[in-house]
Amino acid sequence: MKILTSSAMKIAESIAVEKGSSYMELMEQAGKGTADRILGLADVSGRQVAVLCGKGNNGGDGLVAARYLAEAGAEITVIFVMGRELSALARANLYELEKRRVHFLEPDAPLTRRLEAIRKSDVLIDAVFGTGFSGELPAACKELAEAANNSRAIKVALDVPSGIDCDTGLADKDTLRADYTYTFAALKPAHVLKASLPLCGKIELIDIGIPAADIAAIPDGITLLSAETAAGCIPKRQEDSNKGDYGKLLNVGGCVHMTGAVILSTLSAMRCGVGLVKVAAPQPVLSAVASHILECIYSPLPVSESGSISIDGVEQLRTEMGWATAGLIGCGLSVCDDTRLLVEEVISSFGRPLVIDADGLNCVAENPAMLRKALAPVIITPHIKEMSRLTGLSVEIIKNRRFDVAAQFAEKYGVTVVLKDSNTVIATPKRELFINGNGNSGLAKGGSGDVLAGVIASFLAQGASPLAAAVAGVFLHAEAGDMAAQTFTPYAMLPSDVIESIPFVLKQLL
Ligand SMILES: NC(=O)C1=CN([C@@H]2O[C@H](COP(=O)(O)OP(=O)(O)OC[C@H]3O[C@@H](n4cnc5c(N)ncnc54)[C@H](O)[C@@H]3O)[C@@H](O)[C@H]2O)[C@@H](O)CC1
Ligand SMILES: Nc1ncnc2c1ncn2[C@@H]1O[C@H](COP(=O)(O)OP(=O)(O)O)[C@@H](O)[C@H]1O
Ligand SMILES: [K+]
Repeated sequence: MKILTSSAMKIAESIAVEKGSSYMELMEQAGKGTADRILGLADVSGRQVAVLCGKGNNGGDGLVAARYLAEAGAEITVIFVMGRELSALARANLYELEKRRVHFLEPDAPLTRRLEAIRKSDVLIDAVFGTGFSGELPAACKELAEAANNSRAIKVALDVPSGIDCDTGLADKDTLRADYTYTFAALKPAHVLKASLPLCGKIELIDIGIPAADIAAIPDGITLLSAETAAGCIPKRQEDSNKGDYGKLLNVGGCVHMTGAVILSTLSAMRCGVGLVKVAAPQPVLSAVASHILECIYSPLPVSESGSISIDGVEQLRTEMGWATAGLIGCGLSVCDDTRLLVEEVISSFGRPLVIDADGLNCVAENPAMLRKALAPVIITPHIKEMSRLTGLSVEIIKNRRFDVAAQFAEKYGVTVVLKDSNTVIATPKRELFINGNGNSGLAKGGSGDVLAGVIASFLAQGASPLAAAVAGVFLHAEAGDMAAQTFTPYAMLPSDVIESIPFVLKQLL
């Protein structure tokens, strides 16, 4: 399914108009679709319906809905929240509504009357702000928000609850909390992002006459990952095969004070079907790996004074790189002069697809241009803080502009970016964008990222394209996280439980 930002939505709208629709017709469909859904929820005849009406086209949608609900016998009160100087389209629909028996509360009506109208409403339509909103709710809206949030009415938000920025999911603390959000033509990022999702209630998509094929073709659209898409990206297996057919993954990482990370990434890689995993790590790390995993093989590397892989191991690493069909570098690696040099060496001389995670990325952060030296495709898997180190942008900017930041980095350095967060975003060098909706707070624990890196690297080693490996990996990892949370709760689940859930999720997906 395609998700459209506010600017992509404008493109969809203009394409629809070029093809013979009109802005007026789109608004009519949005308002009528809303009224139809409300009529499906409740018999409004003789009941109180309050419309909180803004100045823009979101308000216009509310006025169209009010007209249809008035025809169905509802007692309508329109409350002008932001004044009465409406957009041209909204004004035209206000003119139509004025011909009906509808009560209007002017902007200068006493606050008590407006609060009373909200209090006694059976259905409350939030049509103050839609895709045009950003920043903070103005005082005129805030003074009504509390009453709206406390009202017993069925609360229906049009497009997005007012107070939410539809592209970033940033929500004003006084955002109107909806029971239902009816959104038009396509979902917006705020309907998926976990910051805003809980404020939307039940989200329903209303067709306003823009064909799905036109929405799918909008270049700036963002694809929401689904089980079906992920399943299609998992490499196939043949009965007539041997371990050599499923790839050889070289997992470079570990240092004496972080031994668990390579264990987690190796186990998750093996659970996802790779033929062989070789762990290249300092000897003390390999002892820990050996006590946990029976199925992988080892390449013991010399240890530096700080306990990480020493640069003296570079020749041995070159040989191992010749063996592998894909690589993973960074889990528990640590950051020091030796590992920085090693990471640069692996990027510039490894001729196979490579996943760079965690400290691998922290080693790159001072000079991300080294990514351009890669001889084969690279996937980077930064969380927001690591992306901040890589780009020099603040965590806040990255969170608010996650799609652009990921897409620009992918384009600039020619890598596939898996920008991890409560909603992980995938961006390719060709600006294809994906977002993940599943997963839960139980994944917000040290080690979850290592599990994801192993899953993606496993698919890559089996021959999946970087995009397919990222799509399958991100979805499967989050789904395994959801399964682990079902069994253990988000509090108690561990990254190891996520690995244990992978087989069951694979069974469902395949
Ligand atoms: N794009 C489309 O295809 C369609 C859009 N429609 C509706 O149109 C809406 C978008 O309409 P608009 O672009 O007019 O935008 P909105 O109706 O969301 O409101 C934008 C207005 O609010 C102001 N504003 C934004 N942030 C503010 C803040 N923090 N404080 C005070 N004022 C603020 C803007 O300056 C602008 O005047 C959609 O959400 C949807 O409801 C529908 O009519 C159906 C078709
Ligand atoms: N609240 C959340 N909801 C869904 N997924 C989450 C949440 N918090 C973290 N995750 C996921 O868990 C993983 C955490 O990765 P990361 O922070 O790199 O962990 P670590 O480096 O400790 O292994 C990422 O895949 C991220 O998308
Ligand atoms: K709204």
